[in-house]
Amino acid sequence: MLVTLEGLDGSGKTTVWEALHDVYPDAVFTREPTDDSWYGDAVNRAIGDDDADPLATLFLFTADHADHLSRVVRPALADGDVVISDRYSDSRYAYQGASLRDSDIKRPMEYIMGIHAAFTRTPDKTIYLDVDPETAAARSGKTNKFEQAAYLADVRANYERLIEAEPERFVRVDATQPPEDVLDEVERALESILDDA
Ligand SMILES: Nc1ncnc2c1ncn2[C@@H]1O[C@H](COP(=O)(O)OP(=O)(O)OP(=O)(O)O)[C@@H](O)[C@H]1O
Ligand SMILES: Cc1cn([C@H]2C[C@H](O)[C@@H](COP(=O)(O)O)O2)c(=O)[nH]c1=O
Repeated sequence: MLVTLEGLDGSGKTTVWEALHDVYPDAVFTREPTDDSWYGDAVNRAIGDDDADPLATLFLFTADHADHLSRVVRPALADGDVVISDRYSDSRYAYQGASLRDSDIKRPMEYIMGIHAAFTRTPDKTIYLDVDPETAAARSGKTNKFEQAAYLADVRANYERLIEAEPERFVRVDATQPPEDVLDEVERALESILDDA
């Protein structure tokens, strides 16, 4: 079972993901961008470079995803583990879909989904921590080019399109609630996801 946490920067994914370690000690906790590979290092260089080419950045994130899948996600799923990933392919569809909005690529989100279709493993469930772009930017501290409210508004619109296309995969959680309430709601959602599995 592959469960992913998605949402804007500052929506509280990492806070929730860390708290879940105690609740599900046997699960495999992982994240994108990865923090234990040179692919992840390359992605982090692109995130920190305001002049990085958006298309090149897409392919760096996608390379990191390919490595993450073959090295971590697929082996864990083959062992029957529950995998909980802080960000995954939907982040690419939503963020790089927004970054490439004014590029030569006509329908960037569909293009990115097309690239992934041949090799990715779609999550079984995705918990979407929903927060408005202004709160997201303020919480994240606006430390990189992705953490700006106007950009995050486009990213949020892309997440909404993804949810509309696959409503059965997504569980929306109001992430403007206090952290303990967000965590309670995520825990209840996960319990029901795992019970139904
Ligand atoms: N529900 C909440 N209410 C208020 N503040 C929160 C809430 N959840 C997290 N925060 C705070 O917001 C900041 C960002 O949280 P966190 O790192 O968990 O978000 P994130 O979604 O993982 O962000 P990013 O994608 O940028 O890594 C932290 O300072 C955290 O303490
Ligand atoms: C996986 C992924 C991430 N991003 C962006 C989102 C954030 O601004 C940064 C780093 O993520 P973190 O959760 O704050 O560590 O990268 C992206 O644009 N595309 C992706 O596929």
